[in-house]
Amino acid sequence: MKKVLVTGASGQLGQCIRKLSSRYQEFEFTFTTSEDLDLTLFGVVSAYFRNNNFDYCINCSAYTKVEQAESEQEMAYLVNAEAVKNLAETCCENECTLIHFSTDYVFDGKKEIPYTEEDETAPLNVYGASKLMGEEYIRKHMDRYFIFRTSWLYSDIGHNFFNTIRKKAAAGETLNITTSQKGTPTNAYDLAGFVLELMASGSQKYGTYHYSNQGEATWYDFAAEILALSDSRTELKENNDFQTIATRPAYSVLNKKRAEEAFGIPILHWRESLEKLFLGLD
Ligand SMILES: NC(=O)C1=CN([C@@H]2O[C@H](COP(=O)(O)OP(=O)(O)OC[C@H]3O[C@@H](n4cnc5c(N)ncnc54)[C@H](O)[C@@H]3O)[C@@H](O)[C@H]2O)C=CC1
Repeated sequence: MKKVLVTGASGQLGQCIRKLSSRYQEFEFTFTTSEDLDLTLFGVVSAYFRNNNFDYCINCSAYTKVEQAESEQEMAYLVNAEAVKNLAETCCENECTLIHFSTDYVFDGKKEIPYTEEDETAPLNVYGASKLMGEEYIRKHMDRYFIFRTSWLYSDIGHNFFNTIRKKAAAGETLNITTSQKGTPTNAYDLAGFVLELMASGSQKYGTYHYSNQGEATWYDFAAEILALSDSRTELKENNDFQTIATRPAYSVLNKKRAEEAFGIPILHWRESLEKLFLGLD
């Protein structure tokens, strides 16, 4: 039986993978959190891998606070770059395939059509730059890796836009949501299912890929759809002057053609996937 380590398992994506993992009896899963296995500690990571023969590592750990990253640069780079380097070196040494996640924020958002994997990266904020450095360490140190750049992850788990809108709507708060960024909301269960299917297929089409749901939206569109599906009467206003500490790309829709062709796993439109979540389906 193949052994799979899921790191950062208490995060949003990690929990989605844990939920879906019971469908994959052909794998033996181990889930670790930052308390069990702190990926910033090379010696600890290296010893842990030597003592366990993992075939795959799905790395769900990251420093994901985009706003705070601007003032906590060291921490962002430690987790998103140095820890990823530790993992890449260790996976390589132990012949373990690494599945890792990156972000649409590696791009500057100046394009007007979906970004491909070949497009030039130019992150606008610390989070994006630190994630890009993590990607680069993997490409430098490893051959057997899958990097999935994804965007706007949401689910019913943890702190994310979907849960925030639902909570505010339930409290009857008026919502002021930005129309100035366009991207694609991605149901974290879809991404979790996608990588589990990929692993089950035994694919060796290693490399860097884009994965989000299909279609495009502004945060306003996304909020409007969440409210509509919630039957909420909460007032929703367009905010064209949304101020943030970290600069975000105005356009960060990802082109998924490479992943679709390589793995043949269907990708849902974001509206369809959002509806699925409302129906309680993962
Ligand atoms: N949330 C989003 O909107 C997006 C996320 N991504 C990427 O997707 C992946 C999954 O994101 P989420 O699940 O939403 O993140 P999350 O913030 O919910 O989970 C990250 C997990 O990493 C753990 N972690 C932090 N430092 C660690 C360390 N030193 N050692 C071990 N674990 C540590 C945290 O405890 C947390 O459980 C990440 O790589 C993220 O950068 C990409 C684009 C958008």
